[in-house]
Amino acid sequence: MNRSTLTVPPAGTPQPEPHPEASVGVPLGPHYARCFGCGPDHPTGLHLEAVSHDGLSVHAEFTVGDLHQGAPGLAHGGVLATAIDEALGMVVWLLRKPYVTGRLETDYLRPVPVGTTLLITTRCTGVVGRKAYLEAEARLDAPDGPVAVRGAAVFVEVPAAHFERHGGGAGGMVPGREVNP
Ligand SMILES: CCCCCCCCCCCCCCCC(=O)SCCNC(=O)CCNC(=O)[C@H](O)C(C)(C)COP(=O)(O)OP(=O)(O)OC[C@H]1O[C@@H](n2cnc3c(N)ncnc32)[C@H](O)[C@@H]1OP(=O)(O)O
Repeated sequence: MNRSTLTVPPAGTPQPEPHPEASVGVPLGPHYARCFGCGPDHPTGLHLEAVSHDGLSVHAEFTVGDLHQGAPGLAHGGVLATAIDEALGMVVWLLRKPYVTGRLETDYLRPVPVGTTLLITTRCTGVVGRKAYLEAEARLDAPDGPVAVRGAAVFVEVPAAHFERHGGGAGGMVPGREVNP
């Protein structure tokens, strides 16, 4: 992957510790029912489902459907980036602090046909101040299937007020926009 230095933790950054209340070994569920990435109530969303086994990484699945095409029969690259972004967001959600994507890098290694189930693994590689460094890998149809997409990102911690100020709702403060723990 052509990694920029921006998504690599500085040398000497210690391994992050999982949050003691991180959900481990159970389905993570959606953070928001209408989220395009994970929300079950989104009519055309990706409906990502995920689990974490260690509180610092996530295994997510996304099946590419007709609504996700770019070229005929193939997933749109932006949709794949969205799936990666969502699975990265699930990792920082485990850290129990609000984060947003600051920078997202993607490398597309193989076409992804409609009907493929992508197995996406994401992990946190370091936390420095407000920045969480993350990486991702998406494989075709099996945990040892060919790698189709790699990703790397910096997420930036924000105050909860970020969502209220810019989106008009956070943490159940607006009816119909309840956020799951
Ligand atoms: C409790 C209630 C919660 C309720 C709700 C929960 C919802 C849980 C959401 C989950 C969602 C999941 C889905 C996927 C995740 C999205 O898709 S999030 C949506 C997409 N992202 C956005 O909308 C972010 C838009 N950008 C921004 O708001 C602002 O630019 C940012 C990212 C917050 C940064 O602004 P800022 O707070 O002014 O911070 P700033 O001082 O500029 O930067 C802080 C540090 O980050 C670094 N940084 C900033 N931007 C970048 C960048 N692009 N590249 C590299 N480094 C950067 C800076 O260099 C700086 O580093 P240091 O100087 O500390 O070393």
